[in-house]
Amino acid sequence: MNKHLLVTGGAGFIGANFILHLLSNSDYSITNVDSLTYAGKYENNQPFEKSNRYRFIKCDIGKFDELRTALDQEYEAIINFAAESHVDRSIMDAAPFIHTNIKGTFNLLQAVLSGKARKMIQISTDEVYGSLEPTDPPFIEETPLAPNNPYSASKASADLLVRSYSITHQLPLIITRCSNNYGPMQHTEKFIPKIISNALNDIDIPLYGDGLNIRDWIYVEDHCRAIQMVLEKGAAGEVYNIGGTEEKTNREVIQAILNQLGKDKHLIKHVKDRKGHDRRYSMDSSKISRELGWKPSVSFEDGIKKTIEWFQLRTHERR
Ligand SMILES: NC(=O)c1ccc[n+]([C@@H]2O[C@H](COP(=O)([O-])OP(=O)(O)OC[C@H]3O[C@@H](n4cnc5c(N)ncnc54)[C@H](O)[C@@H]3O)[C@@H](O)[C@H]2O)c1
Ligand SMILES: Cc1cn([C@H]2C[C@H](O)[C@@H](COP(=O)(O)OP(=O)(O)O[C@H]3O[C@H](CO)[C@@H](O)[C@H](O)[C@H]3O)O2)c(=O)[nH]c1=O
Repeated sequence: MNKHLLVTGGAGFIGANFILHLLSNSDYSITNVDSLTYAGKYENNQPFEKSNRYRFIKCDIGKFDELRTALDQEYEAIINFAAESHVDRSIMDAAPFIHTNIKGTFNLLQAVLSGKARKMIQISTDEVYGSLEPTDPPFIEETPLAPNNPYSASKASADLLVRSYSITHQLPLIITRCSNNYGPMQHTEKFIPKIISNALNDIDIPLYGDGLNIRDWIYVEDHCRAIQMVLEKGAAGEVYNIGGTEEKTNREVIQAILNQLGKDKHLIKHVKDRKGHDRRYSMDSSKISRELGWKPSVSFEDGIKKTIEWFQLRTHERR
């Protein structure tokens, strides 16, 4: 009998890519629970909605009464993608971040504690480590948590809850912390899809501050492969960093996309900086590489080409 996973947030960017990846690269059955916020799109699940290994349950993980409807069996694992994920929104209003990212994770941990899942993978972020100076070494799993915005603070809080349940209740819980993802199905509020979508429509592209902030970009499919490896081979109680090894300034990212699209840089519009804007993220992925044999396989250049193609196709289909 194939094993059943509970995936949360599977109507969002990475969750939907992960379900697509697993349905093609494993024989797991998947229950996707998602409350379909502004970020969760029904159309992201259309490629597999009719699969007999897939079901969808609309529910808010921050409300245990709703979550209970999905806990009708014992799952092999919970993989928790569900989150409020956008830093700028957390600066405007942190309340939904506390609800979903902290209370939601707590409810899922309670589900594991009550025997509804054999293990859980918490999908976390490099942002929990804070910000690096240009010459600092990359984040390692032992780097102290130092979140600087309400989003990253809520994710760090969730990580600490996971750690505590792992130690206190001896539950098989694993945390993955990944760098900036890009690829198909990402919401256009995020930097790379915003650049592509604005450039395709000849709309100004807002660049925060001096544009020299650095992110470590990873193509979403590489992240999904890493999570599958952690699910199948990861050790209980461990943290695994996942990075793309593609550090770029925001200016470089815009320029690369404008070049690919043959658009002029006059579209770039310098705007006021983000409050508390982290300067640089960089991940050391040597642990997952050494212990589980993962490494990124898609270069930034190829990943951007695939992402642009996906957005162009989507724009074309909508016409
Ligand atoms: N995008 C990145 O670059 C990145 C990098 C590292 C880690 N992460 C983490 O990966 C996860 C997924 O990120 P993403 O970019 O796909 O996010 P996303 O915003 O695209 O998707 C989040 C999904 O969660 C759902 N959701 C939100 N609140 C919910 C609730 N209360 N109950 C049930 N579902 C709810 C939304 O409807 C949406 O489908 C998040 O936990 C994020 O912190 C993201
Ligand atoms: C939306 C937007 C962003 N930016 C800048 C801010 C950042 O330095 C960089 C990337 O911004 P964002 O796409 O919002 O991503 P960032 O804040 O790094 O956070 C992302 O990456 C994190 C992992 O590092 C994830 O945990 C978050 O969920 C995800 O949203 O681009 C701009 O200059 N202009 C913009 O319009």
